[in-house]
Amino acid sequence: MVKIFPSILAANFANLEKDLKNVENNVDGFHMDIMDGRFVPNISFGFPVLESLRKITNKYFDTHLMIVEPDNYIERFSKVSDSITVHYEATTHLHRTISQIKKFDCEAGVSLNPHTPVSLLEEILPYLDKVLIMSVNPGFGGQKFIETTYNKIRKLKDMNSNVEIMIDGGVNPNNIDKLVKAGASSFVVGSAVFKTSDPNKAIKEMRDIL
Ligand SMILES: O=C(CO)[C@H](O)[C@H](O)COP(=O)(O)O
Ligand SMILES: [Co+2]
Repeated sequence: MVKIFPSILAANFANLEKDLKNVENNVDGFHMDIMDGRFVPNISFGFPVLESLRKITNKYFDTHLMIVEPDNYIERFSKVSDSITVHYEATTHLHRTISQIKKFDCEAGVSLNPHTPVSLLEEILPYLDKVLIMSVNPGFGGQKFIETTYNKIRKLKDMNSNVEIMIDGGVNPNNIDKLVKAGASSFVVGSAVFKTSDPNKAIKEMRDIL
């Protein structure tokens, strides 16, 4: 069963509650893009937004930390998240970081920038719930999907793990089918949901393709 997680980065920040409530019955959860202006060249939002949204929906919160030194913030994010994903490139002691996420009762994921090979995950894979493959350079929504992602998914599949493979960046009705065939099962979708005139129709269209 394919899962769809709209990224609130593409929603209307002047009325997040309305945008989330509008689609919440048709989605598997919401993706939260946390950017610090250091790991990525952009700043998005942080604890006050997550803590406010946690009060208005019980849906799964999939928190994507695009920040340096994520260990300093895991305990606080764990209180408002169901899953926490850190970047391979931002983490020195990845096994320790993943253990911390689990200790605070969250699912744990590692995200890879487009240039980072999946082979680097070999030793950490048994400890992960998900791998988040970035199909754009992290930092901004609305970017063009990077085509080499398909091959990267196949390579991760070949590593014989049951880990959930989630794709983030430029996912839309034109590429979701091919991504599923390559082996991905979860999708972050920002612009192709919230920047359309009918977000629920966009979600249905993607589910109908599969
Ligand atoms: O992590 C991200 C960017 O760093 C976002 O989750 C991603 O870009 C989703 O937005 P879109 O579907 O518009 O590409
Ligand atoms: Co993201």
